[in-house]
Amino acid sequence: MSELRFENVTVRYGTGRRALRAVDGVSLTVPPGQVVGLVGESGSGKSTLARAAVGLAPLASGRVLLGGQDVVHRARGGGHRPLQMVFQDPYASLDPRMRVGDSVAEAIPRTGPSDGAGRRAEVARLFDLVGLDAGHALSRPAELSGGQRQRVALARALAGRPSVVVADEITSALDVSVQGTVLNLVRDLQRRMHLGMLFISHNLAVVRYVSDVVAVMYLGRIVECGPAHDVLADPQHPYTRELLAAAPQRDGSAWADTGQGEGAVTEVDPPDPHHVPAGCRFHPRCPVGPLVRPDRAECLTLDPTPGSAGRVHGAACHFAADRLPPPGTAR
Ligand SMILES: Nc1ncnc2c1ncn2[C@@H]1O[C@H](COP(=O)(O)OP(=O)(O)OP(=O)(O)O)[C@@H](O)[C@H]1O
Repeated sequence: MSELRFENVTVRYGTGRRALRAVDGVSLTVPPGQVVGLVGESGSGKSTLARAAVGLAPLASGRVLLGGQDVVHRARGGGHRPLQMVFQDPYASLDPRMRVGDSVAEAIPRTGPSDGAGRRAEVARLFDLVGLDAGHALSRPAELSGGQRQRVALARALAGRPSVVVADEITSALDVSVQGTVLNLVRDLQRRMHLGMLFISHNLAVVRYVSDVVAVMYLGRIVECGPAHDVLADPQHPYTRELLAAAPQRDGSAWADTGQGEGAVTEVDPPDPHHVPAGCRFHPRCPVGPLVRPDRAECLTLDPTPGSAGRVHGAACHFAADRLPPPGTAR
């Protein structure tokens, strides 16, 4: 059982005037066997943080630790791979020319079964685990549905016998009708195998369904973090409140990501990571900040420190403790 920990992680892209910090000093912990849901609108840096975890985005500073060991310096031998990533588009992560059974077999570590029969049995076990008919092993990715391909991608990830899985928008590219089934499968596997998971989604209903801890990201920062129930039922950061107000309410299609239901805050004036505002980076959009409360001048100059990186509920807002009134009522 390993804990995944981001310590003050910064990722920069570009140079000179085009330089931006996609992730800006993020600390976040994924406790063993728990799901940390990461939400935030497009461009907030969620994918970059995920990629940083598996070494696909270069760290400008900070560290990513798995079980206390720096992931960058972990031996990349043929042993089991304790940190695995599953992407939004399973097509992109599967070789189109390979039979999917071979793709999964390829991901079995060298410390696993080495003879043909043993490896075939392991592939069959993994297919069974993700609810795929063994007959599909001979198919190419193009012959499968999107949901089946995502199951193959999951089987590949599980072949490494991970203790932590980073899942980046793994249901959002799927047909609405299969999103719920794949999500249920992932949650079921996570519980049965006691996997730690960093689960990224812009869909709050999905995050609500799977997460033990919720972290909210805005312009490269975690602005609120804590136990899922606390963050979602009693949000402290005005941005979280706006996200929640904009999210579709729970109904029969609670998981369905139809691309609708993104509300005002996510449409108006999207933040530009090339020009991060001084002070609190949310202040130009804050419904309870200096725009409407001129007395709250510290928001213009003081960068609020993140309140929490894990299980304690906290928010990076100078007035979080003030029990801010809901958006729209503060005037
Ligand atoms: N390879 C790259 N080079 C330059 N800028 C990048 C690169 N990847 C991401 N960015 C920028 O970094 C910021 C964060 O992007 P990122 O994809 O991490 O956000 P996100 O929250 O995952 O959004 P989405 O949900 O749209 O993927 C964005 O402004 C994006 O344009």
